[in-house]
Amino acid sequence: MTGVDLFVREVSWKTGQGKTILHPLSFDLPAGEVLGIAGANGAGKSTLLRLLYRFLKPKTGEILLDGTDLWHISAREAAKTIAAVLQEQPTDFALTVREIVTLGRRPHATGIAGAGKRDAEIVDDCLGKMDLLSYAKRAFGTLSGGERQRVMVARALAQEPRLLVLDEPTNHLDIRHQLEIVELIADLDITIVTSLHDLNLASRVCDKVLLLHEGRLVAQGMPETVLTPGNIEQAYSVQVRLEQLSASRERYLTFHL
Ligand SMILES: Nc1ncnc2c1ncn2[C@@H]1O[C@H](COP(=O)(O)OP(=O)(O)OP(=O)(O)O)[C@@H](O)[C@H]1O
Repeated sequence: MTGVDLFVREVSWKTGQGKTILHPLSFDLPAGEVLGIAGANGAGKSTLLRLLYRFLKPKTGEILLDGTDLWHISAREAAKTIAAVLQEQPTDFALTVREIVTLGRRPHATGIAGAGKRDAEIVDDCLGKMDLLSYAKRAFGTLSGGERQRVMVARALAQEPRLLVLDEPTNHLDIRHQLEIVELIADLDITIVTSLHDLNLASRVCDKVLLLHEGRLVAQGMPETVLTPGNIEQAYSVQVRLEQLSASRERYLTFHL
């Protein structure tokens, strides 16, 4: 499975009352790259993600996947191409973990005999990737917040998307599972757009970062050119110090009021 080329041109969004939440912005993301969306609470990150997984329709502009407008493909084709892991989690508390992950296969249902075996293999593979094989028979409602988050990522992977949209995927996760998900994101060769609050993590995992402030683009490009003290101070109203870890020589940002 390969990623899609994503082109976003002059896309904006307003509420029904006419309040602009996202001012026109443009960016490109070549197939297989990871884009991080950063910005303070209320900056417009989730709104931009909702436009990308076709939950909201842009008021202006267009979103092209491999050159085709996202709104010119069928809902089924969109569901095969794009998977999203959101902050809101399903309320199917009685379903087992395996049943929830199997829901990810729904857009691919063909009715062809034998398809079930391949679906089961994909589901097993995704459960394994997210460290969930021993949870397969547990009811979703009995899981912790972090375990539920991993189930939602496994379901999205089972969809075999070419564009994966993640809203704060490391929320609820302990350090080990945060690192695992970051490594998984870096390893997948599909196109990924993710919002991330942890800017040091964003620097490590993203090919590009887009920084938003009050619904406007502050900067976009490689993490080291976007996540500068000046840009972060503008977007988050905090003092920023850029340091270098002596062992790895990695950039490390610290924040102060
Ligand atoms: N349908 C809507 N009606 C009114 N206001 C909205 C609507 N959707 C979003 N907003 C507002 O737009 C702003 C951006 O919201 P959004 O959820 O995109 O922010 P965010 O950057 O994801 O924030 P957070 O980091 O807190 O999740 C917020 O002030 C939010 O209240």
